[in-house]
Formats: sequence, structure tokens, C-alpha cells
Amino acid sequence: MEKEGVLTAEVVSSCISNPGHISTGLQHSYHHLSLPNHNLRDVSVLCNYVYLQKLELPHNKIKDLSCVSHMPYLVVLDASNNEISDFFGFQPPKNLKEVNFSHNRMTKMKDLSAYSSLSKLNLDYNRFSEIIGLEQCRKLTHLSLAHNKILKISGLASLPLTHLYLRGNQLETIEGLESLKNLQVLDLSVNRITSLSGLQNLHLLGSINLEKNLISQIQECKHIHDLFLLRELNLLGNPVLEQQDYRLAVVFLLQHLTLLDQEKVTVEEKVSSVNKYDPPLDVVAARDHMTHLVYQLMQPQVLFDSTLPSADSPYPMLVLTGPQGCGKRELAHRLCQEFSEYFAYGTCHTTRGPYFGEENGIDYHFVSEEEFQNMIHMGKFIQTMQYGGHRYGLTRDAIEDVASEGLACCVHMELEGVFSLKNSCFEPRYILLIPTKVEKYTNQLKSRDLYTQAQIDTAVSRIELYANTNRQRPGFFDNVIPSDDCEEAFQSLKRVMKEYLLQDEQEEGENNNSVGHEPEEKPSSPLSRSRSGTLTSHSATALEPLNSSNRNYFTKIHAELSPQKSPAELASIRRREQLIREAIVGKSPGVYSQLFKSPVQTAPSSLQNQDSGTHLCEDSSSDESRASSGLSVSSSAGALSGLVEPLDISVLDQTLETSKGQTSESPPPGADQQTSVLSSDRRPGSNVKAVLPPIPKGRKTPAASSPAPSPRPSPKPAAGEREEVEDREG
Ligand SMILES: Nc1ncnc2c1ncn2[C@@H]1O[C@H](COP(=O)(O)OP(=O)(O)OP(=O)(O)O)[C@@H](O)[C@H]1O
Repeated sequence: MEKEGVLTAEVVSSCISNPGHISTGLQHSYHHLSLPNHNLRDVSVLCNYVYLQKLELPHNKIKDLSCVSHMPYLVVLDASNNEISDFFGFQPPKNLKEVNFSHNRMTKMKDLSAYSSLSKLNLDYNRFSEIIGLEQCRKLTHLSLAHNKILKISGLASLPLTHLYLRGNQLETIEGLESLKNLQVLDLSVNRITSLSGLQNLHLLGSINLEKNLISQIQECKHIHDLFLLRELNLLGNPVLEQQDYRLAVVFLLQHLTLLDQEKVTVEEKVSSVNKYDPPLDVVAARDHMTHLVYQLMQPQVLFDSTLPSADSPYPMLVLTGPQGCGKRELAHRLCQEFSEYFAYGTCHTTRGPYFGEENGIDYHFVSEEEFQNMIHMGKFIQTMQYGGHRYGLTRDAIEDVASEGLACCVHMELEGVFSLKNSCFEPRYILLIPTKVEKYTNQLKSRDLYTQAQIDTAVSRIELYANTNRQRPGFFDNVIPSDDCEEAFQSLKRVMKEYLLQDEQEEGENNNSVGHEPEEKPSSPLSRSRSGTLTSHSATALEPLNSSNRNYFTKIHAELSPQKSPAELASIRRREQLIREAIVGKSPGVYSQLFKSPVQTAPSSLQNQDSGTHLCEDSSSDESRASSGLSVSSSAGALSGLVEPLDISVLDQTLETSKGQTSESPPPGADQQTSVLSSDRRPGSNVKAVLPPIPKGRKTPAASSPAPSPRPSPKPAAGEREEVEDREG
């Protein structure tokens, strides 16, 4: 072996591998020499090996590499883990491509213009404090300067680098990389970097390692948000990891990531992050519905007889929807005037202040943010939404006020409200009023002198949202009416209403028959059937068209067949149908009556079995629960419009305990008896009569004494219905 670290020709001969041809007359024409871990200090004998193409001398004690000057064909040089302090201290081999000088004692880089073939250069674990001299290395794609003392990235402009490793330096900012358009892998770990600014234009970046830096804000990810090829990001060991919901937020901001902090980004995480930070309308609506439903359940239970839905006949409602200022509010008011025997305006609540001329209680109930919040917590709302920084909500009371007059409720709302309402037990007709002439609509909004340009832009941009929803969800809206001309829109609306109310036929009938046409002879309608014997006074308020091909039926079938339905929605529909079927045949007490069982016992099960759309998990293994996994009570309630306080589910038990005190501790007289009497009642929940609120005056005895609430004709209830009325009052 070599003596005292001096490499000899014998050793070289024994260690040479991959011998090539011995060129004519030349003894030492070998391609590849590898001598790792030989304690070598002196390798000057290599001056004779002029044809070497690959030289590997790692883990020795070499200080001088000048022999390389005699190797013009050298392509790969590995002199890592030696004691070299002279940076490239040899004449440049013309084709030198790969050099590894890691773990040496180099302190200063020098001009490498003469080494222009270099493509990979490893200078890790040296003592460089500055990057210089690489400007002419036009083929350099891999540069590694990890664990040096570099304070600032410089001298790399316009290099074709694809891989850059600067781990373990003293960098504080990411700069000097702007022109590295080919960069794919960047390692800046173990530095003192606080911001990701400086990476925004590196569009080929696929992997960034920023482990152990000083990044503290999730917002920093915005700098790399547009890097569509970015798949791997490592932020381990940065203060930002302590931020709440850090991982979900980053997954949301960088939706192309497959690996975050060395952990695979799962599909579930991607879905949850979108549901959390940019939820689709369905998700927002499901959360909204769930929030209000849960808050309702937390209250001492009150079921309103007049709006209680039944299996075959939901309470009739009309919803006018469309973008802000399209005229739907005026149309709703006009409609209620024109058809005052059928409709009354359902007044929503809002936290915005009244415009000039608006009246509290008529246009809206104007309430403070605090009052609105309280109302949410009191379970008052059926749906809420946030629009333009204000809150809007439809209360059950608003509908009930109208229903107690024996009228159908007409409301207006934005699309989010419609989505939310679709999850509820109500089944309104939805009429979309949509501007088709954008310029005219914009001018209309401008002329109101109420909105900023940004508000106008938002309203205009939402036309597309409505149009898309109409396109993508056939049957979502029952009618679509252009709103460009208010008068024309009203005439169209009137026609639609007459069709719903069967007035055309009625008018025809009146023309053909004698004046005293009896209301009982009109086609039956949801409201001509008495649920509690209370609504018979307005049989003509049929919102159902005549026959089985009616629009509502069509809409439902269509919607149910619609491929867009999620597994959660489908399961929810099936569950509702099942509950209704069971209730009808008297098999089970039905979903509503479950609310009146012992509260503590029923709370979880009523949550689990509660109507639909709530998306509460039933079985963690089911498709449905998986689909709605992002919708757990605590998270979704908290996420609602970003404003509803997170719901502390533990409160539920307490509140229900309270309601238990009010319901089960002092059961209404004869409740048991009534339950058994009514157990085969068709309407779900009818066996809970004992806790129903008093039936509004004028509706208790429809066929008898109380004066009818409106001049409308009031047919007598059918025999079965009369029995039910008697039962209830008996
Ligand atoms: N409960 C609700 N749910 C969802 N959207 C609602 C609700 N109540 C009102 N909105 C809608 O919120 C939007 C803003 O209402 P606001 O009354 O402030 O608007 P506006 O400028 O008067 O326009 P518009 O004439 O359409 O009412 C309107 O499109 C309105 O229909």
C-alpha cells in the first residue's frame, strides 16, 4: 500500500477499474480511477494518467490536486472529504462536467470562466461566504453550497440551474433567484429566512425545502401560490407550524401540493381545506342549515302547526331570487299586493341600516349584529347569509306570521339563501329573476345611488353564478324570468302565479259557469287539505299545478335524478323518504316527534337522524359520513360565513336538560293517551300534540265559529281531516 499517504503506481494499477483501450504506445490510458479512504496525502503520481476520465479520491487527506492539470480528458472529479483549500487549483480539463469538493477547507470562490463545461458542482461543507465566479458556467444545472457561510444569494443570475442547494447557510432573505427560470428543486433549509418573497416567478419549481427557517405567517405562501408545478414543500421547524389550522390553510393555498412537511397531502385534506376556506354553495348551505337546526334543537321545542311540513304537502312558500338590485324586492311587494289573498311578504332580518324610505318591519327587521347573533343562538333562523358585510336571515317567525294568516309566504333572497332553504323542510317555489342586459342592470344599480363601484361589480359578477346554477342544475329554479324591465317581469310573474294558483282555469270556469261557483269544486291543493283543520279557509291558495305532471313533481324528480347530487344528499333524501314512509304507516313516531322524547337520550340520536341536509354523520364508515366529514358540528358551525361562533356541543346537553325540565318533567295532561290516539296519524310528529303551541285564533275551528282571516272562500275540511281537528282539540 502507499507509504505515508503517497500514492504509488502499483496502487493505482490495483485500484483502476473500468480499463479502457490502451491507446497506441501509451501505457497509462485508463478511464476510471477510484481510491476512496486510502489516507492519501500525495497523489502527484496521477500526473502520468493523462487519459483518466473519472477520478474519485474521497475521504483522503489530499491538499494538492494540481495533478489534475495533466488530465485533459477528465469529466468527473470527486475530491470530497479531503483537506483542499485551493479552489480549483489546477488547469481546466476541457470537458470537466462534475466536480465534488464537498467537505474541504475552501474559503473563497474564484472565476470559473475556464470551466465552462461544468454542469454539477458540489461545494457543501466548506467555508465560502460569497458566491462568485460562476457567471460563465453556462451549463451549470446543479449547484450545491450547503453548510457554508453564505449571507446572501448572488452571482447566479441567468445560470441554467435546475437544482440549487443552500441548506445550512446564513441567508435571511430569498433574493437573487429571480432570473433562475429553470429552477426545479430549491433547498434553503436551515437558514434565517422569514419570507417567501422572491420565489414568485420561478414557475418550474416543483420542490422547495424551507425546513428550519423563521417563517411565521401562513400568508407567506401567497408568494408561491402561482407556482403550478410545486408539489413538495417543507416548512417543518418554522414558527408558522404553530398557527391554527396551518396545514389545512397551506393545503388550501397551494392546491397542487402532494407532499407537505414530508407527509403526503391526502384527498380528504384537500376537500376539507376547500370546504373550510372556499366552500361551495352547497357546503355553505349545509352548514348554515345545520347550524340553525342544531340551535333550534337546543331550544325548548316549539313546533308550529301552521308551517309544519307533512309527507304530502309542505307549507307553500314563494322565493324570488336573483342578484342584488335586480328588482326582486319590489316585485315581491307588488306580488303580495296583487295577490293579497294568497301571499304576504315574509320580512327578513338584517344587520344593515335602513336605506332612505325603508321601514322597519316592512322591508326588513333592522337589528344590530348582537341581536342577530342572539337570534341565531336562540334558534330563530331557518337560514342566514352574509352579503356585502351585512347579515340577512329568514326567521321561522316571519314565515309563521304569514302562515297564521292563512297565507303563503313570499320572500326574496340571494342564491346562498336558496341553497340553504333547499336543505330545510320547506319546499318553496323558486323563481329566478335574472338581468340579461348587463349594461342596463349596471345603470339601474348606479341610478340607485346606494352602491359603490365594487358593490356594483360584485352584483354584476353574480349574474354568472345564477346563470351557471340554472344551467348546471336543471329544475333548481321553478321559473326563470328576465328582470331587465320591471313591468314586463311583473307581468311574467303574474302569469306564473296565475298558473300556480290555477286562476286561469278558475277564470275560464267563471266565464263558462254561473257566478256562484263553489270553491269546494276547485281542484284539490296542498292547502285545501287541512293539516290541523286550520288552513281550509284558503283552498284556492294552491301552489301546485293540476296534475301529476306538475312542475313541482317534475322538479323533484329531475333534481333527484340530477347527477350532481352528492352521496350525502342522496342518502339524506333516502333517509327523509324513509322517515316519511314510516311515519305514514305509523311504524315509527317520525322525525319530528323524536324531538320530544327524553331530551338527553334523544339529543344525539335526533342529531343523527335529523332531517337531511344537516349532513351530520351517521356512520363513520358510510359514504355519506365520509362525504360530509368536513361538516362536523363544531367545525362547520364555527365556519358558517366566518361569523357564527363555533358551536360548543357540550352546551347541547345542558340546554336540552333545561328543555327536559320544561317538557318531560311536567308532561301535558293526557299526553300518553294522546300519543296512542294519534300514533297512526299520517303526519310525522303528530303524536307530539301535547307540546304544540296554541293554534292561532281564527284557525282553531275552521268550519265553525271563528271568522275567516281573509275573505277567501273556505271549503270544509275532508272527513278524515275533521276527525284530526277534533282529535286535536278534543
Ligand atoms: N334572508 C336572506 N337570505 C339571503 N339573501 C337575502 C336575505 N334577505 C335578503 N337577501 C338578499 O340580500 C341582498 C342584499 O339585500 P339588500 O336589501 O341590502 O339589497 P338591496 O340593495 O336593497 O337590493 P334588493 O333590491 O335586491 O333587495 C339582496 O339580494 C336580498 O335579496
